[in-house]
Amino acid sequence: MSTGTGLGGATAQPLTLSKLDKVYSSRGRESFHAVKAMDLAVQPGELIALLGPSGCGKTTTLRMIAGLETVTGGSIMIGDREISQLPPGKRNVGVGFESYALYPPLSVRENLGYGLKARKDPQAAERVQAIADRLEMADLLDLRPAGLSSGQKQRVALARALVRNPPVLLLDEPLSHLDASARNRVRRELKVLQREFGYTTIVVTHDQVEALSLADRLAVMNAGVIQQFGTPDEVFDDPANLFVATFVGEPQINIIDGVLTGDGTVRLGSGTLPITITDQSAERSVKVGIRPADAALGTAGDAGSSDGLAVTVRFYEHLMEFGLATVDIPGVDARTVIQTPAVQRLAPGDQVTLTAPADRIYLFDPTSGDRIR
Ligand SMILES: Nc1ncnc2c1ncn2[C@@H]1O[C@H](COP(=O)(O)OP(=O)(O)OP(=O)(O)O)[C@@H](O)[C@H]1O
Repeated sequence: MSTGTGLGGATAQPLTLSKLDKVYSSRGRESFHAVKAMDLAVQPGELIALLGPSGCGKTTTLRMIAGLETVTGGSIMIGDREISQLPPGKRNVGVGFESYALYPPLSVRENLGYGLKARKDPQAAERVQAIADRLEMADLLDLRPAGLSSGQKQRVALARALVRNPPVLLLDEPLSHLDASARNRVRRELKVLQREFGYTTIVVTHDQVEALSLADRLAVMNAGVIQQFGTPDEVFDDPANLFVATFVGEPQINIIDGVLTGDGTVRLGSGTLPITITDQSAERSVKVGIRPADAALGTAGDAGSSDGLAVTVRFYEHLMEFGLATVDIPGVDARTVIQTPAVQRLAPGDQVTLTAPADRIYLFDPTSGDRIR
């Protein structure tokens, strides 16, 4: 790719994890199965966000790909090259990890150029300057690492990963120390650079907005296992199980104990809501998921209220662009949070009717957590 930016272009490569496994075993301590037979196929030039709770194995996965952690089993391929047994320097993987120390005696510019010098890259200086400009950190180039703030160090780590023009790029919480406005700008620039140069990328993040805005696809992980791998829309609109439904989405989805009636409705407390579902066998207990933004609260007597649940507002927060009403469904213990339009002001004690489109009511098996469709 000829770009005229002095950055050059990487050749996009697929990254394929097959049955990748990691068991940590340390003497005298119980072993820990951190990553369990993980399969993940990242397309050339695609950006994947790995999302999941603390301790689910995200960092371990990146460290195995980078060669900073041994692999217990399985394979890691870049294109048709198996890399899982190669030393880190031979893998051709760019790593933007916070813990990846900079050399203190060198300036930021020298740190960024270090790997390029070894490759005798004639455009090294130009590349360093171009990446620094793009990440809004040209003013840091002549400083030494010790004097940098954590947000500045993070940008340097990101720049260092990008400047080597790796076919595969691994980023662990790359923007977590930046303030909100810098984070938004650097996030956009990162996405632009990634698209432009076709780095096949995995980003680990806790931040859902970051994951949604950066990623072509999300891999949602729990306890060492990928629970769902799909586009942000697929994961949000069609969650595979209770874990994914609960983990993705802010404000969090409401999960309510209900009973599948077998006649096209689900019973919540003393009322019912219509659902679309093909599994219409006998009555059974289910977990019912309703996202706050999917439901509506109408005043009693509204058209269609016969399809709704009579509920009582317990608490109402007006958040300028929208409201959040916490309501009690009669016969249901858990409180339910519903997002309301800004113009709809509610107050504790209001009696309203909760409705939700039948195809936005998710049902889960209460034991396995699997989606019931
Ligand atoms: N060197 C190690 N020895 C033993 N257990 C480890 C080691 N490194 C990580 N673990 C354990 O493996 C599990 C996965 O850790 P990992 O850092 O991959 O999780 P994570 O999803 O990245 O979490 P976080 O978001 O908090 O960084 C954790 O339970 C952790 O305690």
